[in-house]
Amino acid sequence: FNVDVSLTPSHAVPSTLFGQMFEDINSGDGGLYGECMFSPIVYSLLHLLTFSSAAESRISASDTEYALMNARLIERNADERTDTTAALDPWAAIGEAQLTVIADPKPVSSALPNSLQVTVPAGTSGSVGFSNSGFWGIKVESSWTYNASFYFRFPSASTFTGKLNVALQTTSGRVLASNSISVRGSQTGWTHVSLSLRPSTTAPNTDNVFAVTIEPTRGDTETAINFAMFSLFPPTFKNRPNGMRIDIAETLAEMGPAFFRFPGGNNVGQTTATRWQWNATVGSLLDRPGRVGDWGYVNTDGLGLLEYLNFFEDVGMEPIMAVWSGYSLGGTSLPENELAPYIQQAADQINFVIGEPGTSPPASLRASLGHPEPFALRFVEVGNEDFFAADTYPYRWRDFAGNLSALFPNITFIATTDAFSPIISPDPQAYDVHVYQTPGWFIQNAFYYDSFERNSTKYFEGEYAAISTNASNIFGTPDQGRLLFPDMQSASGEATFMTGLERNSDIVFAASYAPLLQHVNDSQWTPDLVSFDAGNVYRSTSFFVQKVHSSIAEKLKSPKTYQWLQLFSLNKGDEYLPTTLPDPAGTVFWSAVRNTTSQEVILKVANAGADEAAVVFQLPFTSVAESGTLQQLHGDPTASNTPEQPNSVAPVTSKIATGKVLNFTAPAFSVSVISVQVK
Ligand SMILES: [NH3+][C@H]1C[C@H](O)[C@@H](O)[C@@H]1CO
Repeated sequence: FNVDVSLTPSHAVPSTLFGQMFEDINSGDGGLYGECMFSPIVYSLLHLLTFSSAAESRISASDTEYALMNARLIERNADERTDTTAALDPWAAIGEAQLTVIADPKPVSSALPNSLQVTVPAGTSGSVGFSNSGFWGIKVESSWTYNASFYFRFPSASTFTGKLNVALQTTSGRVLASNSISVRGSQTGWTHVSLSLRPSTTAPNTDNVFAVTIEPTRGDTETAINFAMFSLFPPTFKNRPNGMRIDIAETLAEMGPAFFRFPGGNNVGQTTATRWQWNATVGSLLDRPGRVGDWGYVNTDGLGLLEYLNFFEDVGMEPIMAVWSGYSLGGTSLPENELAPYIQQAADQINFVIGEPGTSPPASLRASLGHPEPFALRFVEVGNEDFFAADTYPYRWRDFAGNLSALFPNITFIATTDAFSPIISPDPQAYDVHVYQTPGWFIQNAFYYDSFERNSTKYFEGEYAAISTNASNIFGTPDQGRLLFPDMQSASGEATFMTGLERNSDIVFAASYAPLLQHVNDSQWTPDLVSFDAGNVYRSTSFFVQKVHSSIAEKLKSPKTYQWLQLFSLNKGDEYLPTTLPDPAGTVFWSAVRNTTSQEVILKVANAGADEAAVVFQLPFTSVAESGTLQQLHGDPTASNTPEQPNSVAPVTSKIATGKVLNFTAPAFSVSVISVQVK
């Protein structure tokens, strides 16, 4: 292929072009969120969770009520409390202890009505207590200090005295770290315990548990103790309290995302009652009731709106924040005359992020939680995939976007129906387009946006991934062609599509692969950009393709990661340079951008075909350096990074001869990024 690269840029490449899409889809609790313990102790009541109408009317609560609102948000019909054994899942008895989850008559908070009741019969001998297995294991590092926290109370006064021994130990019982606290049967009110655990050694694997044993001072062992609000935190990313798991957060940051779409995706809300509600996710963990997320398990909402926003600041990316839009994936939409409280709640959600303290209760609440200055927010998405409810979106969009854009004129509101179908008003500034397809589809659609009309409308390719090799059953099972992990065929297919996103970045302002993360022990959607288990993070082929497209260097300071980024730094460029167009029917695609800061031209070549391809770039710049940097990812089409083979494909950096005529051979199934200094 002979490729002329123009000296004259066609348009600026938006700084937001490549980012991440996140929702809790086996990726929040037990994943990005640093909490090590799986303790959905409110579990089974959540199914009966109903937000009482009184709570809804409090949505526009006064300033002072905000901090308490979460605690009062949920009113449960007491007699609907049913069997709570499901909440026992991650807990196991030690010795003759008996464990039950009860609806505590004196709950630790109104948001967390259940307690783990541990009963020790008289005359027991040996160790008694309980343990928690974490999220399919717990990583125990000797260099880490863990903070273990919980509340306890004796349900009835007694003369019992003793100790609670708190430990991290292997599943075979070897104690790795321990601490203790004295307790007395007279403590019938809730007592908060916070203990440090410093492992004496690093465990050989993640088959470890958090354990609490009850040790009476005298022989008299009979007792019952209620426990609530367990938490076990290792060190977190940037040492944020209640923060993110370091290795996962660093991996996401390493990719250099410019934005982070959250809280979903489907997890924005399956039903009105269980939708994501920002105000139930802020403030003390005691006041966060949690909810049944849209992927069938409890979200504790320990990862809440403020934790997200702090994470964005720590990584240097901006939010694309969704507000619930009155539609439930269950298929029902609220009628127009019932939207007002939810539009108010959306306005409050936005004010929590950008409001000036004192001008609105949510903004004052943010200030009281330690962040008086507004966060950055330019993009708000109204709902998620509302093409499933296109018939009601016209009024829902009109009322949400109409009212919210009047309140927040500097925010770009993103619609989630198909572009211009139906026609909705106010005319959306942007649409969110999703596509899950085969690698072949992405290769054949590298020119997808070239034919879009250039008007004021922008596009957010909010979710895309090559997920199956079976065009007639994209969302099938692995034996029907579904990918468990990205491979080189899927990643190079995505890369061809991404050359089109760059070429059309005059109208495509943002794009993100989805889903971002999965816990390999509890996955519901594959493939994912990054996988992890309790001890490791696995970077996929598609992760490396996303990473070479982002410009990140200045955002990350940690030397280890930075060393990576020097090779990939500033790959996004900031001007698009038109080139001889690739053959839309071919399998080799390229794009050219120029970074006016570093005076580099960055050429990306995606070869999604089985044959290597010779590409000659004509770079008619005044002067072109004689050598440049080549970042290349290539392998067999089915080469893939998996937990079993985590590093089977990784980018290789090398020097490459460059000049005004740049000869390059793109291997089969490869993605290459060439950076060269020009004048
Ligand atoms: N069905 C996909 C579309 C939806 O928005 C996400 O929650 C799902 C996984 O990325």
